[in-house]
Amino acid sequence: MNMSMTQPVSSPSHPVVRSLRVCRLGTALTGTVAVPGDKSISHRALMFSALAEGETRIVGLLEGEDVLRTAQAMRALGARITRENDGRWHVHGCGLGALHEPADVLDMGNSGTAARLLSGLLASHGIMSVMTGDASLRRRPMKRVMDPLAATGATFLAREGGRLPLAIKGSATPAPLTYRLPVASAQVKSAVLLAGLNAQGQTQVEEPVPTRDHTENMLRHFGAHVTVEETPEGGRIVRLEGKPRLIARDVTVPGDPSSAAFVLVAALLVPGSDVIMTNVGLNPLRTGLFTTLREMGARLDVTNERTEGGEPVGDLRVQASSLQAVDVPADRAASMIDEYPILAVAAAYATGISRFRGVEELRVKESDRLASTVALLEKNGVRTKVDGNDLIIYGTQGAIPGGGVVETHMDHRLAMSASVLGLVAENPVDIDDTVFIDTSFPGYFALFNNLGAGFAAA
Ligand SMILES: O=C(O)C1=C[C@@H](OP(=O)(O)O)[C@@H](O)[C@H](O)C1
Ligand SMILES: C=C(OP(=O)(O)O)C(=O)O
Repeated sequence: MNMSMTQPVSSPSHPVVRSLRVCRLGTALTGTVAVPGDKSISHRALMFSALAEGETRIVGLLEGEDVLRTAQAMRALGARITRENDGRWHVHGCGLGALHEPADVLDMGNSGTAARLLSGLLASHGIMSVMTGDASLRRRPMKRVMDPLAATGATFLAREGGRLPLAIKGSATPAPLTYRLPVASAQVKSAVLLAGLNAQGQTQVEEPVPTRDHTENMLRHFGAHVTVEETPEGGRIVRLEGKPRLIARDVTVPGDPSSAAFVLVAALLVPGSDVIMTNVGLNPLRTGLFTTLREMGARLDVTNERTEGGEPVGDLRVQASSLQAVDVPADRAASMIDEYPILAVAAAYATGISRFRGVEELRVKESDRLASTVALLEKNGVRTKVDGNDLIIYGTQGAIPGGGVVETHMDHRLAMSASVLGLVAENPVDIDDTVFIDTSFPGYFALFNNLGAGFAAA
């Protein structure tokens, strides 16, 4: 048993807190596991099937809190959504343009993806809605979607600085948008494209740096006409023809590479480990971490590569490796944006000084992940420096002191990163709250226990 838990205690921002102490693991992680379904793809599967005509069956949907919020919201907007005992989800869509006005406030919990993508749909339907979220989501910027979406003819009313709660009076006759993304964000791109579904004519989004393209892939799967042009500068222009006939199509959700990242780094760092993860999504716009870890010297092999539901998937084998420092270029950030906290743990354990360039987007995630990742490492005896928008980490050559109390700030990725750090640190690591792991990785501790981590709670 390498961990102890306190009793749940109440807090003003969320009712249950689960703190945790993690001690160094003396044995290897071994075995074969399947990580839960991809969060990005799961949100989209529910939203797009809710707009389609007919019944969609979804296999492998992530049943994490964030995605369950999307399911709840799409029900409130008129879709019929059920879950079978075998884990399959069925969605009877209402048809494009036919979303119902929700009778109550839509609570998107902890999920930026749910809130931002839904804004695009709500802006382009002639209904009135109000959206809110938990204390973390209510701190996150919504102006990045409100600004482009206002040009559809929709009206937004938000708190100071464009924060939730947000009231949206959608446009019954939305204008199609042409927009160049000022930040590399798949959520903003998707919000604009989703607004374009119910607009007459062509919607166009230009992204200077390619971001995850699950929206484009899945809209095509449901019958929309979407084209992608690569620009000479390395960006992309995505064009969508408005008012497509969206027809229900079954969806298979691959394992989430962003969840696999935690198992992957743990297996690289814990001596003697040898782990296989089956059915992991390998979309090239999501695999920047794999590239980076290989540059550090990771033994990471992909087998059984295939395409499922329009997305590349494969099995990953990872073996404990001795890692060297890495210099991660800024133009790789979009393809591994959620993986920086766990990469920071790998860099802290590695030999040499690592630099993650251009990671300013980390400041607007569930927590300010630049600040919270720095605090995670510093409190556990690892030196760091923030240089403009770059994060520098001084590797400890396998000797992370540990002994710190980590504040996770309602951020699942911080909690999971801290737990992996605790498995390899010299002294026990205390984590203030692990509850938010359920937003993206239900069954996290049980899955690790199957590999031999010995966590006491799940
Ligand atoms: O489109 C998506 O599903 C996501 C896009 C990313 O956010 P940004 O678009 O804000 O970079 C990522 O951080 C998030 O976890 C999921
Ligand atoms: C940033 C994340 O998600 P979201 O923006 O959907 O809250 C994440 O899962 O790391």
